[in-house]
Amino acid sequence: MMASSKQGSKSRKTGFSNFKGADSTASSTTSSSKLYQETSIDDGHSSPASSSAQSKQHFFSPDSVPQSAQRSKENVTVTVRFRPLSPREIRQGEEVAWYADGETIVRNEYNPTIAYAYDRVFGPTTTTRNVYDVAAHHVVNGAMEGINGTIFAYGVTSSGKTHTMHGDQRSPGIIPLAVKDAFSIIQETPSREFLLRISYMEIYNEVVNDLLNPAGHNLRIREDKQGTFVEGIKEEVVLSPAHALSLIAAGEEQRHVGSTNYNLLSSRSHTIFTLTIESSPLGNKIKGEAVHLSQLNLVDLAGSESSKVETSGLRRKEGSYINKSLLTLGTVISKLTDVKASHVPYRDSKLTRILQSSLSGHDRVSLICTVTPASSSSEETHNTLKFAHRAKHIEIQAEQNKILDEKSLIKKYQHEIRQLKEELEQIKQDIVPIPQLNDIGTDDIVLLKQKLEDGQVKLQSRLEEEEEAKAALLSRIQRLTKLILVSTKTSQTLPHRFEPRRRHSFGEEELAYLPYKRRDMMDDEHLDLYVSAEGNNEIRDIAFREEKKTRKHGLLNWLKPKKRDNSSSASDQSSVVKSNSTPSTPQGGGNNLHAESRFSEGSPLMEQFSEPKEDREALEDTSHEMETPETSNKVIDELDLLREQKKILSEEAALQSSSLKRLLDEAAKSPENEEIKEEIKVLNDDIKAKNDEIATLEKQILDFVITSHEALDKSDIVQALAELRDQVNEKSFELEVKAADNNIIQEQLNQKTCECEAFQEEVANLKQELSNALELAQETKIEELKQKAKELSESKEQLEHRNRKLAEESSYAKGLASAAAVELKALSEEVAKLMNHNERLASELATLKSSVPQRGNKPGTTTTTNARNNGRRESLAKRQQEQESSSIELKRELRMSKERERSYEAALVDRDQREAELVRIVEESKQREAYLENELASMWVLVSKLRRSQEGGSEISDSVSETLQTDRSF
Ligand SMILES: Nc1ncnc2c1ncn2[C@@H]1O[C@H](COP(=O)(O)OP(=O)(O)OP(=O)(O)O)[C@@H](O)[C@H]1O
Repeated sequence: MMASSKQGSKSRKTGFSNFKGADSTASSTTSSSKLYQETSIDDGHSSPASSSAQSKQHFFSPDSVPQSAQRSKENVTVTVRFRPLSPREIRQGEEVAWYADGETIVRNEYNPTIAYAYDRVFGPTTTTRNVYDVAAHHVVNGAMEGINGTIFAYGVTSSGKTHTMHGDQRSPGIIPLAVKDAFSIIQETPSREFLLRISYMEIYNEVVNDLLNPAGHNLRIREDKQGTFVEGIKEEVVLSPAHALSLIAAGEEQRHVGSTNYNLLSSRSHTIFTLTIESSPLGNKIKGEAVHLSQLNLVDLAGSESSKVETSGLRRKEGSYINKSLLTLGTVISKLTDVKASHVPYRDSKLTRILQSSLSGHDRVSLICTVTPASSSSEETHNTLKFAHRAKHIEIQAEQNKILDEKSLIKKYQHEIRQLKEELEQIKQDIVPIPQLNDIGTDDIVLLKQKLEDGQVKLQSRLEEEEEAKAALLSRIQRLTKLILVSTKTSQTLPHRFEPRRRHSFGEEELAYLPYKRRDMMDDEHLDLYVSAEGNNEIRDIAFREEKKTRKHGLLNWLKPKKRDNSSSASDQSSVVKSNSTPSTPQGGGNNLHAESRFSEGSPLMEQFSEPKEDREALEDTSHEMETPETSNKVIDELDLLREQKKILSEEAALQSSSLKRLLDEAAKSPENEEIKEEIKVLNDDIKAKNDEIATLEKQILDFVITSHEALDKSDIVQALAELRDQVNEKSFELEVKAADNNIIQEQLNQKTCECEAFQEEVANLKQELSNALELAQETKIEELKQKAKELSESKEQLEHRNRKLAEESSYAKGLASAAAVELKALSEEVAKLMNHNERLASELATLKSSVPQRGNKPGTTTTTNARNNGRRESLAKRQQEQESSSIELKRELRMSKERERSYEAALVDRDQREAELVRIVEESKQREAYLENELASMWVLVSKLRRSQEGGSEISDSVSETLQTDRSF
């Protein structure tokens, strides 16, 4: 209380004019106030509220240029919303740290020089409706005109994001208000048709989950020319705000929510609700005009939080993912506002990746920053305010999206509806007019009735066969038509459209369909509207079938728009659904009459009853005008009652029969189960009793018919006859419709058969071409292989030749080596001999030298001895000299022969090496030869297979091509 009054006084104290003054003083003191000066003045003019008002004026007016089409640059709309202090915060004595100073400023309580300016600041007492009008309405409007739009709620945990985006029963949030607004705009735009579809996803711990489809878990984000998208996300076509909101409510149940220290129901994931809007000019008014396609993203971000406060491991983990992705969002926004930044890290988080195109300036964007005034969160609030301020600088250039017809779902549906309607028209035109029977006698009537009953069985079986096909055709038209939304004002201003149109008007009460109010609270009308393109066809079909049952002349009237109230009330529809929930309850006696009133095809009675169309209509009119006598009414009522009873019994018997079948199946599975046996017995008895009753009733009806004829006067009979004739007309019409359907189906079948034959022929041609190609490929391959084999055998021969030469050289070298060895041996022996001889001579010489002085002692003999000795010495010296020279000669020869030996040895080593090399080459060529031989052999196998394949068809040729592939890879 204290806090809010304080807040209030602050707001009163300072207005927009004050703010300007504050700005001039504050701007010189702090950097933040400087920012405030930058943003405040210009932004005042581009109030989103005023822009939305303008765009509303121009909305889809064909002769005015929509505001969006001007493609002017604009900035992201940034607003700040304060929530009040929570009771807990008040209890804890929290103070207000930040407050709304006027309509555009947020100011710090403790340091008033810190202030930020935004497009709008909402105080704690502002309603969400007010926030919507300022921050969201223009985005929704733009989206309905074909301009993509994104609205974010950003803020710390427990600051009021979910309160703002989803709201509650008392105060609906941006999402329900936007949905409602979208449908209001459709109402206000009678010149266009719309198709709305929604998707709803969450990003939890960096995993994208589909909230409309529990099976859609961990979806991938893909990219194409149009931008990023979530692969496999479910899209539901929506028909009313209640329908959309019920889907959102169901999706909300799937969202990850958990209790934290700050918030009992804290969102643990970011959610993105997307409304895809397609619109085109109504009917064929403006032929060839492109369809507008746009997306409105409503994003409820998870709140940033401090990891310190959470103790639980799971919450901490969630918190870290949340903070990381919000940090990336902050970085992306910083980069987008930084002209120098070259790379924007969209890919760093799933959130920024999914919202890439919105953030990069192609969407109209509104950022609603929710903040708490509490002093304990002052720092976090300050960060939010800085983030918001940065975002304010992002420039956007949103444009209207137009797409070509073939890509648009609405055009596809319209086209299909047109085609189906044409088919129906065709069927209607083909109906043979039934001439009227003027005067029929009483006897004739009994006879006619008898004949009618005779023909009935035959006709009924045919009708039943065709019933389903027909119902499918009609239900598809109805279903498709209902998916396309138009203003209910259309019926007054535009030419008549006979198909049922969505004429749903809605008010605030529909906004009660919020997360807290589930689908079980939907009334019948909403249940009727709860259909989708794929998922809920069943409900629609059942409702449709019931509708058919409910109407006395259902099919005929359905096809006769001029006689129907084109804008049948929603309560009609609700009754349809009600009947759906209680199928065995009689809903009027119309349809049961047909069992007794059908003509057989080609019956002469048919011709008798036939009348010109105009006469028939005249009769219808007169019979409507004619006052039925009381007795006649009574008889007919009683007859109806009997028939109704019979019908109920038949339905119950059918139901019991199906239960019986199920029980019999169960009994077959567990034959010892006595309980089942007992049940079967009871059911059998029941069915028998019912059949008896049915037989009795049939008899009663017959008796009644016969006796009643006597009681009825002629006018009664005419009346009854008129009714019968109506039914006959109806049935014959149905029959014609079904016959036409059959013809169409038959034609389609024939067409398909022709197509099939053409395909088969094509397949045969292709097979032939394939086998030819294979044969050709085979022959080329064989030629290639032959050539290769030839080359290889040539190279083999060359190698062998070289090998032989080398072997010869080798043996020659061996011979040389052995001759050298022999010579060497002889030389070394001679050297040894010479050396021995030399030694001997040396020893002789030594002996001679030692004997010379002893002999010199005897005179007379000395001279002769000396002379003899001298001669001997000379000859010895000479011999020694000769021996020395021959020894030198021998040594030289020995050296040379050693050198030769060495060179021979080197030659031998070289030869061995070459020999080894040659052996290796020979081995290799042998291996290649073996491989080639193998290959040749397999080629021959292939050739033979091919030959067989040509005879045996494609299967073998496939295997051959497979083998060929393997060969190639080998
Ligand atoms: N403007 C407001 N007026 C009144 N009550 C509010 C307002 N904003 C938020 N609250 C209340 O504050 C509480 C927290 O709000 P909410 O759950 O919307 O916060 P949040 O930002 O979505 O939190 P989280 O990020 O944890 O999901 C709720 O009880 C809500 O009703």
